[in-house]
Amino acid sequence: MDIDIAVGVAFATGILLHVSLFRIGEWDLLAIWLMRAPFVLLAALGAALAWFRPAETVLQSLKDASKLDAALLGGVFTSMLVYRAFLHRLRVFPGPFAARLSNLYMTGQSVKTMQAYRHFRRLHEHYGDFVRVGPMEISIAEPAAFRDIYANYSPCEKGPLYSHGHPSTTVLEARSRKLHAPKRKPWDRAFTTTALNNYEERVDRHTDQLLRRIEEHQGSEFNVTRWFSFYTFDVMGELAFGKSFRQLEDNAEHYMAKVARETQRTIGGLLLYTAWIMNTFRETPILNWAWIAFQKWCNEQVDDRLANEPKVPDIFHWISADYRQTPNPTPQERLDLLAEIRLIVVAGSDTTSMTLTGLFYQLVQAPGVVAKLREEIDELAAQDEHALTKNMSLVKLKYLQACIDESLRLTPVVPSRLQRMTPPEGAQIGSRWVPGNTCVIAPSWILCRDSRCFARPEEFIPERWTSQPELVHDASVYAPFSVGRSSCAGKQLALMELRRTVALIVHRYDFALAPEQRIDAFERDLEDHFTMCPPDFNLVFKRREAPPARSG
Ligand code: HEM
Repeated sequence: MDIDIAVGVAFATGILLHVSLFRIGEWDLLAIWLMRAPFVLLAALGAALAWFRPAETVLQSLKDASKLDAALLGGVFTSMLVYRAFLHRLRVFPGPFAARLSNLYMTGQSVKTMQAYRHFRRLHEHYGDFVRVGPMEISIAEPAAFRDIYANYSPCEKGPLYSHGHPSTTVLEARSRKLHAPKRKPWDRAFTTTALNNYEERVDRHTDQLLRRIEEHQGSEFNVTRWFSFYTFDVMGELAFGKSFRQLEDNAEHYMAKVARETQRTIGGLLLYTAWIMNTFRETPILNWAWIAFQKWCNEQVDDRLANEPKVPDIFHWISADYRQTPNPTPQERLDLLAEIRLIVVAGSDTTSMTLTGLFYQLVQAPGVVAKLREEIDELAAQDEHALTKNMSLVKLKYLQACIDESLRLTPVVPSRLQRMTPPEGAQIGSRWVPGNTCVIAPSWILCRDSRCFARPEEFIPERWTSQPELVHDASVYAPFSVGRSSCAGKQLALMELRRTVALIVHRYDFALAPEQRIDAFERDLEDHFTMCPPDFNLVFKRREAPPARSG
């Protein structure tokens, strides 16, 4: 066959391959194979041409093979781009043209600023409540959509973003209800009231350490971002691996915290939009050396922890219960256990420290709120000197809870990327019908600052959750721990840490911005790494003149 005709046939075959195969279903997990395929094909075609055309030189055969290879790829990509741009079922949803073609559009935006949540807001201001932000993804800023996507009654399941941990799957990454339910059981056991009570002493020990650090730094700059992060990581180290990461003691970032921080940043920039990158990266020799070293370290920690069961159960105790009872665990079961242990630390640390930092950012600007909060806390402390370290007492502080809620409203820890996918038959989301197998997100950061849901939405007013309910028009969009079956498993532990830390600090110390700290730098530099990542934020603490109570 003439080579030009063969090139045409290869191009047409590419189109056919896209239309009949690649257009359907998910290919993220096969990305590494798809990337290798053109090279394998090139070698195979080159060999075949050389075999069937002995008169031609090997070089000529290779040249022709690369033309055919390129034509096939050209067919696939041309068909894909034309389809996505003009024929796709989501073509009725407005959005930037480049977003229709590839997820690389949002990846680019995200890498550029690390503040994808702000970009989503700009898109919504321009295009309206329903915006196509990727070839298969819609961002929805209509309040009624929030529960339709995330609540228990929603037919949506987690989207491809959650496959990034492949081949291991944690409870967070379990996409279908069937897979999620059994994985969630041990997590629920890990957070019953009894289990939680068992963690209280460990949380206390670290809260004491944090307060000692504040005491030592009195009158000088204290980077709350850093120290709150040390605090929450140390607590989770103790509850996951049976030993603290000792960051509060050593004033130095631990290996695990460093890896988590760097991984989250990479995830934040690149992987939130292109799920296949992480898997490809992990399966590529050399590029994956840091990941392999980290896996080895985790393996050693898990072995160590398995050999040393603490007297009082920790979170690991519950999460590893089935594994410990299995006589010969498979390599897959081991991988899954490692992933769950990492999840304990990652899900439990950055989230809580971000919330603490965000709350102090708000409080330092609101002396009236601090005075009112202090009144409530002092009153409790005056009744019972140990009350500020008892979760049972602290839960009764309504204004403290309102401050936490209001801060989480303004700075939700997961601002934009809770990705879900509509069922194959499609789903009614808010006011519109969304076609099947569409990824949908309803960014909390946007909805929680929407004037349709909250009056004076940009202001920090804890009273909206207590004495001024008229400032809340639609509370259904407020769910910082998410809702439904995949809502936060560790919410009560997070609240336990938050309540006691805030209560004790506010009770004992006055605080103000450090001289060099600009207040607007905080929000300006908040980055979206899936969870919000705060910039350094420096306060100066000073013992209160006459602390009226005796707690702690
Ligand atoms: C203020 C602190 C926290 C906030 C705001 C928060 C928020 C969230 C959110 C929004 C989700 C849903 C994620 C998704 O669907 O992709 C989630 C899930 C989860 N969180 Fe938290 N979280 C916090 C603290 C914690 C703590 C202390 C733990 C303890 C280890 C924890 C463990 C988990 C787990 C295991 C999941 C997955 C649950 C599932 O998929 O069934 N979180 N969290």
